[in-house]
Amino acid sequence: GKYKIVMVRHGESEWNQKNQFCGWYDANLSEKGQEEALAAGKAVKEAGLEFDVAHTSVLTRAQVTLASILKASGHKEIPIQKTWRLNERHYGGLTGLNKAETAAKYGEAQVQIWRRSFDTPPPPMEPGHPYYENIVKDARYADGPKPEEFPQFESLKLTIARTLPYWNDVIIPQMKEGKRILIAAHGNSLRGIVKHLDNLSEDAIMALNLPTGIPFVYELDENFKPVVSMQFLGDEETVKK
Ligand SMILES: O=C1c2ccccc2C(=O)c2c1cc(NS(=O)(=O)c1ccccc1O)c(O)c2O
Repeated sequence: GKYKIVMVRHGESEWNQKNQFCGWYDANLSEKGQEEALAAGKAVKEAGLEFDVAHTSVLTRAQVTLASILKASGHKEIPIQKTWRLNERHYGGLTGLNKAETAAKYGEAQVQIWRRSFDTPPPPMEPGHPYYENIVKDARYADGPKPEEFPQFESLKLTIARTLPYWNDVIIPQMKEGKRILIAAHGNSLRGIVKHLDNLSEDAIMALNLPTGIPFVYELDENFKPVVSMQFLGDEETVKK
């Protein structure tokens, strides 16, 4: 296709490992997550992929995954654009809770409703929440969102709605300029881009769990419609191209 773009979900974080909702909390990569990032870099190098610019979230786990890939694939100094719009979904008041605590606090039935719904948000993260100050006061949000728009929770629908403007207003124009792009982001922000590109239903995108640390390629035609969708590196056909 006319355009090729590579995307990758960051490696496992220390909170994923403990089955805790992470969202906008800035957890680090676990040991396994760091290994996944290295493997992703090797796969990019073996596939001979080169980039002119990279995009990532304002969260360390995505930024470290990106840095690891760029280093392993021999990219010296390419511009890295960081944006809150590529952040993970904000899990509101559930941030920091693990599976047992969530079920204990809200009941299994509510958990199943949340798991299955596209636009039912979790409870808000309110002042007094253990991570409220840590997240809301963080200087990394100086460039947005505006204080009056700062989310206290996000449904998957809301997450996708704030990611897509970045795709349309920043990524697409750079592809039109011929820029070769790598995006290192999170499960739910990448779901927004994939849902948009492949015109997936709400149920289909909720059923899609992108694997951590395995880069995938989209090839798009002149109208940015996929001619190759979600080709994971390591598949022989990708390596052959
Ligand atoms: O409770 C939620 C949930 C609540 C609010 C918004 C979104 C979700 C959500 O997307 C979700 C949930 C639980 C589980 N599985 S779980 O119940 O085993 C679980 C609960 C808590 C922490 C981690 C776990 O693995 C999932 O796989 C999900 O995708």
